[in-house]
Amino acid sequence: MKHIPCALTIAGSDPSGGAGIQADLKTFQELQSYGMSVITSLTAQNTTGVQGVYHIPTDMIEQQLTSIMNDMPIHAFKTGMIANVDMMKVIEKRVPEINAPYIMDPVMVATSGDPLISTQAQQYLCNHLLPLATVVTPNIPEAETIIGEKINTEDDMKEAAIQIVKHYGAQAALIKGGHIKGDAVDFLYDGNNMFTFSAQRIETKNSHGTGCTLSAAITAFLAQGASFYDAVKRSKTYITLAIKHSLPLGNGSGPTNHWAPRINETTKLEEIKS
Ligand SMILES: Nc1ncnc2c1ncn2[C@@H]1O[C@H](COP(=O)(O)OP(=O)(O)OP(=O)(O)O)[C@@H](O)[C@H]1O
Ligand SMILES: Cc1ncc(CO)c(N)n1
Repeated sequence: MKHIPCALTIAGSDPSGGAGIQADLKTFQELQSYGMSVITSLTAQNTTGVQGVYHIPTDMIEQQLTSIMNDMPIHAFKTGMIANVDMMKVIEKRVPEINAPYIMDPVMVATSGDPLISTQAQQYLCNHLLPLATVVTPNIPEAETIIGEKINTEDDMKEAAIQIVKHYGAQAALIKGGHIKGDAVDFLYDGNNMFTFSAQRIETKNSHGTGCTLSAAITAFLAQGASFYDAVKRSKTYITLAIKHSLPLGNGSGPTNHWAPRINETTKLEEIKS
């Protein structure tokens, strides 16, 4: 039997299916990596916001990880919502043992503006988990929290990517431009080179779970052995098509469409117009 790429997500659950664990597993499935999940928190949320949160006890998070690690291959893994310091300590201990590319989506606030992790957890994430990441994928507000400076321009985004690699020790940083005016431009710095991934901005209110989906796609491609550059380039095309054909569901910010990249699988990033 040929190599079966196996991808793991350690994240929170979004019962409305647009973000968190559900977005990650849909992405893994679409991109043909075998998907596994460790659930850190159950949220009650939908397209309009977060109505409630229940944190899984830390020993149960560790048990979920142990069950997978004792039995299943893990070729790449990502983390999303890790709500508190105790949960982070469990993950910090296990990252070296998993010994696979680690994609960190430093989730702090939901698309709706609701906070998803505590302030102490933000600090712990920056000081303890960031140095373990193969690639970290902050949006602009998250990058501002990490470096403690405002980001207003594309040059500021590039500088933030460099700072995160040089000062915080992540191997690579992808700063996402979803929260800035103009085209949707993301910058990847891998310690040597700065790469630019640009797509036309799509006018839509349906952007629930875009960050989760992008980092899950990178995880799926890295599990298959893709290079950093290829993984990010293909993931950017995936998310751009998923946003362009996003689903008008719910009363708030609707979910992205995971079928669209399949239907448009030969589309080039430059060809996607709003
Ligand atoms: N309106 C848009 N049109 C095209 N691409 C977009 C748009 N909004 C976001 N993107 C792209 O989607 C990806 C995710 O970026 P974004 O900054 O939205 O992440 P995020 O804020 O972490 O997402 P989330 O809403 O899940 O928290 C990036 O590649 C970004 O450039
Ligand atoms: C569970 C969860 N993780 C991440 C996000 C960020 O979009 C969210 N809204 N919910």
